[in-house]
Amino acid sequence: MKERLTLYDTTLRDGQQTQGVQFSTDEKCRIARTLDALGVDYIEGGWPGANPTDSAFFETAPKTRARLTAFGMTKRAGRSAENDEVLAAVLNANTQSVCLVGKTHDFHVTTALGITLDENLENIAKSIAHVTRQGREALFDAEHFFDGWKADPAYALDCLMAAHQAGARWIVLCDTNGGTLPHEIGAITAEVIARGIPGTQIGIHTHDDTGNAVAGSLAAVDAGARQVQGTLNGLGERCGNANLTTLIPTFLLKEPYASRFETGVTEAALTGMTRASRLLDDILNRVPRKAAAYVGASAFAHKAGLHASAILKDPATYEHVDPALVGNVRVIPMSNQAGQSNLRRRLAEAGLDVPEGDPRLAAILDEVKTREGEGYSYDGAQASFELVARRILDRLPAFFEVKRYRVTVERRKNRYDRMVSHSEAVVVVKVGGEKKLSVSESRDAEGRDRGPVNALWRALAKDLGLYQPYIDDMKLVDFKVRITNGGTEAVTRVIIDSEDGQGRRWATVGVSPNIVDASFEALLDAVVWKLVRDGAPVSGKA
Ligand SMILES: CC(=O)SCCNC(=O)CCNC(=O)[C@H](O)C(C)(C)COP(=O)(O)OP(=O)(O)OC[C@H]1O[C@@H](n2cnc3c(N)ncnc32)[C@H](O)[C@@H]1OP(=O)(O)O
Ligand SMILES: CC(=O)C(=O)O
Repeated sequence: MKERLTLYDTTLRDGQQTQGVQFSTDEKCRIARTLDALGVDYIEGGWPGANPTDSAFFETAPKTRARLTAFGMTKRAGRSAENDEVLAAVLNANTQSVCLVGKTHDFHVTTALGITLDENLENIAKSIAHVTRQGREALFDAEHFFDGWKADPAYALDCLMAAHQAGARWIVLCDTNGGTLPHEIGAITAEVIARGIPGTQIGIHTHDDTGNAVAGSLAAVDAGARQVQGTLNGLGERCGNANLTTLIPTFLLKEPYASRFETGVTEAALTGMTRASRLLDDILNRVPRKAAAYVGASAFAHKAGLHASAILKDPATYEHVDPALVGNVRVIPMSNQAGQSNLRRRLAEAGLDVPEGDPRLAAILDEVKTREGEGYSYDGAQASFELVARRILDRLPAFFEVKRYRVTVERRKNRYDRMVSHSEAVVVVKVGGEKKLSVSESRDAEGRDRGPVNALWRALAKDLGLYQPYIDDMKLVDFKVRITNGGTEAVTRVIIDSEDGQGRRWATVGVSPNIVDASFEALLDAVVWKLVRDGAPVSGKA
C-alpha cells in the first residue's frame, strides 16, 4: 500500500513574490485551472486583503478539485484574533483551508516583531485556534524554522507545538532564507517527528538560494514529511521555491518515491507537465529555460553524434526517462558535433528521406561543419539547418529573390523638441516575375521606434505578392545577438525565433560582420522556412 504525498502549490502566492512578477486576476485563474488539471492537492491563491488582485482572485477563483487556500499571517500582539483586521480579511475569502505564517526563530520574534517570545507563542496558538473554530482547515507555515532550530531548538519546537495543539492540520517547516543544506533539512525534520509531530502532518517549504530547494524537499520527504510545497518552474521570492515541475515527475518516475508514494497527479496528467510549464512562461512573457529538468526544450536534446547514434538504436541509452511521460519531445539537433545518424533523423523529421550512404549526407554534414566554423550555430536554429539541407538536396524552391535592401536610422527632434530615433527600411524583391518595392518605418503601438531590424522585417513582410497570405500570421518573438568568431574574424551571429498562428515556433540564424546583414539573413530564412512548411507554390519566375 502506497503512502500519500500531498502536493501544495504556492505559485500564485510565493511565486508572485518573484521580482518582476505580477499576475492579473485572469492569469491567476488560468494558472489555477492548469494546476488543478495537473492534480496538485492545494492551490495557495494569495493573500486576501493584501492587494486588490489577490482579493479579486478569491472572489472569482475557478471551482477546483484542489483545495483553494488563503494565505496570511498570525495575529499581531496586543489584540485578539477576532479583532485583527489582517486576519479577518484572510478569513473573509471563505476558503476551506487557511495557511498562516508565523515566526519560529527567536531572533525574528524579538527583532522583526519586537515582541516577547511568549507573546509570539500566544499569537500562533490563538490565530490557529481562531481559524479552526470557524470550521476551516488550518496550516501553519513555520517561518525561518531551520534557522530558528539551529539557534534555539526548544523555542522553535514550542512554536510548532503551539500550532499543532491549537489544531493545525499541517505544520510546514520553512527554510525561508534558503540557506539550509539538504542533510540539515533531513536531520532536523527527523528530529521534529521524533519529538511528537507525526510526519503525516509535516510539510516542507524550501527556497533555492543554494540551488538545493528540490534536494532539500526530497531530504524532508526521506525523513518523513508528507506534504511538499513548491511552485511551477520554481518561481518564488529571490532565487525561487522548490520547483514542482521537477519534483512531481521525480515523485512519479523515480525510486524510491514512485514505489513508495502516490500523489494526486496521475500518469495521464503528468503528460501535461511540459505544457503547464510553458503556459506559465507564456503568461510571464519569459523565454522557457531550455535546460529545465524534464520539461526544458534541451532536456531530451541529443547533440553529440555518439549520443544520437545510440539513441536511434535505443533511447534508453542516453535518456533517464521517456520524454513523452512528461509531455516533452526528443530532439536530435544538427551541429558540428553531429554524425550521419543525427542527420538522417533530423531530415526525416523535416519530411526529407535520404537513404543511408547517400553521398549528399556527407555533403550536408560538411556544409554544416564549415558554416559552424564561420560562426553559424545550427543546434539552436534548426529551421536554418533544414534550409541548408534542402539546398544541397535540391529541394529548396526559389520562391522569390531579394534584389536589394536598405535601412536607415536617424536621430531627430520631434514636435515636443525631444530627440527621438526613426528607423526606415526599403526592401526590393522580385516575386512572380514582378519587382516589388516596400518601404516601412518601425513604430510600435505607442509610436516608439523599434529599431532597424524591426523596420527591415516590416518592409520584407509588407508585400510578398502571392506569398503574403502565408506570412501574415508570422511574428518575431525573440531576437538574440552574439559577437562570435567566424574563422579568425569577429562576426555577429543573430538568432531569430518566429511564431505563427498555428502555434509553431522556429529559429533561424544569420552571420555577418554586419549586424543588419546577419539579421536580414535570419529573417529571410524564417520566411522561406514558413513557405516551405506551408507548401507554398513556386511562382516559376522569381
Ligand atoms: C516568508 C514569506 O514569504 S511570508 C509572505 C510575505 N508576503 C508579503 O509580505 C506580501 C503581502 N504583504 C503585504 O501586502 C503587507 O506586508 C501587509 C498588507 C500584509 C501588511 O502591511 P503593513 O501593515 O503595511 O505592514 P508592513 O508590511 O510594513 O510590515 C509587516 C508588519 O507585520 C508584522 N508581522 C510580520 N510577520 C508577522 C507574523 N507572522 N505575525 C504577526 N505579525 C507579523 C511586522 O512586525 C510588521 O508590523 P509593524 O509594522 O508593526 O512592525
Ligand atoms: C512562508 C514562506 O513563504 C517562507 O517562509 O518562505
